[in-house]
Amino acid sequence: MQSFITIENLSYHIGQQKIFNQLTMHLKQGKTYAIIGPSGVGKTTLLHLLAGFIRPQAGEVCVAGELLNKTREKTSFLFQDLGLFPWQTTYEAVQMPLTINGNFTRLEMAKKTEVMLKALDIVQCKDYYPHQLSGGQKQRVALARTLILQPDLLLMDEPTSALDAMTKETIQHVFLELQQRYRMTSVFVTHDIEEAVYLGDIIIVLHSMGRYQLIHNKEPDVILSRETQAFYNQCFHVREQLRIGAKTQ
Ligand SMILES: Nc1ncnc2c1ncn2[C@@H]1O[C@H](COP(=O)(O)OP(=O)(O)OP(=O)(O)O)[C@@H](O)[C@H]1O
Repeated sequence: MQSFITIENLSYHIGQQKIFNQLTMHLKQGKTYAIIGPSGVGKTTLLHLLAGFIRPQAGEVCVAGELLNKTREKTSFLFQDLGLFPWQTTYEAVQMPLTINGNFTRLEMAKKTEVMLKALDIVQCKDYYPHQLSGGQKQRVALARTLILQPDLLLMDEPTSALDAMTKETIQHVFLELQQRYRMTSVFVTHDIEEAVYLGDIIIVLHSMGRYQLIHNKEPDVILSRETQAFYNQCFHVREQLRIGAKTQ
């Protein structure tokens, strides 16, 4: 399978602090990548480089065969704080990317918005403002808004970190369903090893200076049941790799 994202010899520093030094990484189309690693190692920075929010000082990032030198329309980013505006209803928030895009008729916008509201199961709160929504509902609204332009690349920074355990599991399940439906390439940052194993096809264990390992999850149906021994074994394996990486820093 051809790489959808190619990072070649990328170096990035902030002032004197080197975050990445000649990082090379290839990510495949349609897969979900979970980035996990110690605090401050550069997980969010990597996500921002993939989004085109920041540019490396050396090396390059190519997405879908094109050199990335600015943000792309087909890349969507789900921010940690979700970025919902207090003055927008759910309906307005979900529709906003279509309005900004400007290439859709009123009827097309209405249809697409309805489809996303249904897909995320938030039709019943379409007239609510953010302060009237639960944490899980807010996450669904933000996801619907992120996906309405059908991105080929979805980037998410700690998408479930603010949620309670039950809501987190529900949102993780919603994400898996959306991934099945839209087949986009997804890259997300998490601190939660179980989440990385549950959602990721491939886990990027990031160590300092951009050293990393790729851990391929086994067959999805083996991993998908969290109660299986295979799932626990995989979590244990990821935890070990994090420990080994920390020791060799
Ligand atoms: N705007 C900035 N100015 C100065 N240093 C920064 C800035 N943004 C990030 N850094 C530094 O870059 C390094 C990587 O930051 P980044 O947020 O990517 O780490 P992270 O792995 O996502 O951390 P965490 O898990 O704590 O969120 C950190 O040491 C951080 O202090």
